Amino acid sequence: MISRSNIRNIGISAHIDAGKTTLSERILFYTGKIHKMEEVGGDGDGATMDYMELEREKGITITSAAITCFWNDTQINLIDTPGHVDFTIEVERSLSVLDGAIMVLDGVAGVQSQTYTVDRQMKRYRVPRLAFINKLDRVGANPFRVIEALQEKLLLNTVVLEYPIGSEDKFAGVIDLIDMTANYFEGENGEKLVKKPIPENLQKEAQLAREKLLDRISIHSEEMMTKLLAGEEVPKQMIWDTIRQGTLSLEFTPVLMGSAFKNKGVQNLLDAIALYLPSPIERQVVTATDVSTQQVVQVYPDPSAPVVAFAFKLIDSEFGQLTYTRLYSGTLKSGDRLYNSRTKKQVRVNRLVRIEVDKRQELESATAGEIFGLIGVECASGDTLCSLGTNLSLEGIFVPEPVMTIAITPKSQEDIERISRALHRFVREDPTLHISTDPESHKTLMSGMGELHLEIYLERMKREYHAEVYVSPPAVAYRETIAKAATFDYTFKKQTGGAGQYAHVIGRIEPCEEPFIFENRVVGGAIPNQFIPACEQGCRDALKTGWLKGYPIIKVKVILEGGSHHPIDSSELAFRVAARFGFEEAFAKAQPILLEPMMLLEVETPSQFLGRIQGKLLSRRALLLGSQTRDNDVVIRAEVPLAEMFGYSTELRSLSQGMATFSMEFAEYRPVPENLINAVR
Ligand SMILES: Nc1nc2c(ncn2[C@@H]2O[C@H](COP(=O)(O)OP(=O)(O)OP(=O)(O)O)[C@@H](O)[C@H]2O)c(=O)[nH]1
Repeated sequence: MISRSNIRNIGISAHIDAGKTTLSERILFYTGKIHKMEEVGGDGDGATMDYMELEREKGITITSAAITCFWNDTQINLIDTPGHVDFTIEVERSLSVLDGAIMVLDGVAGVQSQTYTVDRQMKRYRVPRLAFINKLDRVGANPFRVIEALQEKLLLNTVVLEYPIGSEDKFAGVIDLIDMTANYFEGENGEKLVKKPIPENLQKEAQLAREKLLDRISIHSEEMMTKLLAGEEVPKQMIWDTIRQGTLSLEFTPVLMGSAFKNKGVQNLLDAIALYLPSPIERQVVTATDVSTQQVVQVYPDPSAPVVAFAFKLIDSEFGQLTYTRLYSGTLKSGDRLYNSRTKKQVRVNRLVRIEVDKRQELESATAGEIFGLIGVECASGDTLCSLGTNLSLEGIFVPEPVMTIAITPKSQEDIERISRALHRFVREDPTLHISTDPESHKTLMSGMGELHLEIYLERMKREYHAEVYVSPPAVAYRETIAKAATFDYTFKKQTGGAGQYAHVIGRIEPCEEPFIFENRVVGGAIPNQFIPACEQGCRDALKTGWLKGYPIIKVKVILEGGSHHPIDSSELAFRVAARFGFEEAFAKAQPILLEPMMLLEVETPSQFLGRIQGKLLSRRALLLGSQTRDNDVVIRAEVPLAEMFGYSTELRSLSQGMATFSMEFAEYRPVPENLINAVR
């Protein structure tokens, strides 16, 4: 039984391709959980963490999986987190359940766009972290430059624990600056960590690096400072403790280095995870809302308190839904009943499992701080499960609004049911995916965090549910209106055998700001009062289809001024028809114009991309409203036609190396420029 102070719930985050998957794989290998290593994108079965077929093919990690492994007497619950901008909800989710993290950096590229995003997220969730500078075997790798970037670009107080031995293809290992040994990684897969004396030619550098390290951390330990000033030896334990304290309080970011691919430096990172990252007990207190009283309560990792558990990830398994869960408080046993504060339903916990790479270990119970899987429990990700008699909801994770929408239609009758099953599942897994129905085209709309995000779901629909769909950009909701006032004078007359139909309406239409206004100015009973509502209805009928392209009409005021009726032949129906044709007659003369939805766009970007982004916005017919500096970023505000925004997330990503983000909301309707009207379908 592992003591809770020896549990580490950690995540690995990085820019795409920095080597998270390779590093996770090595961690699992050295902790003895798998016996063969697979390379990402290789000919084998693909890396173990990338368990979805799709991920293997694309070579990127889309979905995070929690895996438990053991390093000496430490239990590490490792969560592989995705790096792509489109999937940040996965990162957000993992960060909210983690106690510590490893930020992986490419030893050549250093701090990259996604590193900023990850950095912001870690700061937001106040996650203590280690930095691992990977790929030191690559041509051009330079850990010192990366450390500088961590300090200057991310403003991190780095505490460098190692010094590289050799570089690029001569990279041979690392010097441990705490025990002052040269560490080499021998054996077929680097599994044998061999400590040797520091090579002659590196002794001076290593000594300087150690002094720098002690100098940096001693600011936080008076005891160490005294020893250093007295020229005394600083004990290892004191160095570890000081680094640990500074890491937990987010003052330090310990830096380690190596090459996951060449099997170098990973064991030292495992040691550092155990030494410096927090256990669940040391995590800052979590807050939850009592749904009944709306009061905020604090949740402590106390095994004897009521259960508070957070479902942070669902996947389908052969035994039913597998829910990755973090227990924040209490002790959970199989057979327990819990309350889901969102659905307001009770659930029974039948099976608790610990997820390891090649097996699921059945658990009798779990204690506050643990991460495990629940099998067959009905819930959605983001749900809080708590003891009966309590009604808590853990602080919602930050869920960004979707920014891109596509319309889908089933290819065949059979696909309808499959699509519906697939969407039902996806929406429960991913709160950033929204499904709605276009009220005009009745097509199903899928909204998400970007084109790639939506593409992944289309792929999954095809592979996992065999559902085939046609995809089209959503019809932009155009509208029609008028530019000037015009009059109507319309008589509807029908004489067929029996009772005839007669209605005569006179009036005008004019532009207005409201969607629709109907004003009755008929005097003297020219049109009897009982027929006035029918006249209004007739105008509303006419609003449904415009004259130019058949889009709905808005911003028109109708003034009914007069007309005439027939004592026998006039009816509601006759006036309704007359008003409709009267409206259409006037509309044709009132210089109809086509309106398009304009969006208020906010782009947040590091300042170096400002010019490019603004330039491209102008080619999307944007009206730039201004820009403003926020921390190191610039926020551009602009008004853009929705019709021009298709593909924008992809464009913005490539313009800014993935560093810029945007949000967009509806502003108002504005006329479509004359020269573009013909292009509107
Ligand atoms: N030379 C070298 N290549 C590495 C190293 N670590 C990883 N790679 C390679 O870099 C590529 C990306 O590695 P991954 O482990 O898939 O990176 P990732 O960060 O998980 O990527 P995503 O999941 O797509 O974000 C692969 O081709 C790896 O073989 C390293 O230490 N040295």
